[in-house]
Amino acid sequence: MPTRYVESARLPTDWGVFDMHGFEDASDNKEHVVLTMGDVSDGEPVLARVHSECLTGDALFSLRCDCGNQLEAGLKAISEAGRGALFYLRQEGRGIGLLNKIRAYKLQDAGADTVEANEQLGFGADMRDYSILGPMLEHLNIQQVRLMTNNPRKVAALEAAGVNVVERIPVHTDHNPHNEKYLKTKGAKLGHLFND
Ligand SMILES: Nc1nc2c(ncn2[C@@H]2O[C@H](COP(=O)(O)OP(=O)(O)OP(=O)(O)O)[C@@H](O)[C@H]2O)c(=O)[nH]1
Ligand SMILES: [Zn+2]
Repeated sequence: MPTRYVESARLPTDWGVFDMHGFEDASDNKEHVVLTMGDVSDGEPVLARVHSECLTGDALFSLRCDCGNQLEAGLKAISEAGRGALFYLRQEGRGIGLLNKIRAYKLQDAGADTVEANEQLGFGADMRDYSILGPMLEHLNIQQVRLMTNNPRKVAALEAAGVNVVERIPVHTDHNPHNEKYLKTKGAKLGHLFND
């Protein structure tokens, strides 16, 4: 199997102490982590978020997207529930990588939307592969989830991995003048479901 569980350790955060579990995908040498809190292996539905890496939004305070807010909200919700799992997948730029995301941002600065920019670079609109989730879920013995997402493809990916998605919990998005077009394109072209 190309996915290998490597090690776990404590990760204290502003929202409490998580257990961090590291995995390696030998097919592309990517390193992924899951942060869990409480006992997630008891078969009961687990409050979960599958988060796609966004260096600019998660770590560099970018207002072009809503990733940083969603990462924080996910960890906060899990800590309030006292139990849950956040999968941090290294799928930067919806799978095209950081440098190609910068190329896409340059095209967006010139007027393209997020999907058109990907296509102009020769990529599909969303190149993310969720197959890594299967072995991670199996290792943690997670069988049922309450999934925090607006993206129906993530629900389908978990179901394809053999997990029962008992509920989809919409995630709130923070609007600002810089991410308005990005959010609109997600709803209009990428199938995200928005309540707000
Ligand atoms: N190619 C590309 N990727 C982007 C862009 N903006 C954000 N991303 C990436 O998009 C991913 C986040 O995906 P989103 O489509 O915003 O949201 P989601 O994860 O599908 O859905 P939620 O679970 O509802 O948050 C991260 O990997 C970001 O790096 C962009 O303009 N172009
Ligand atoms: Zn982002």
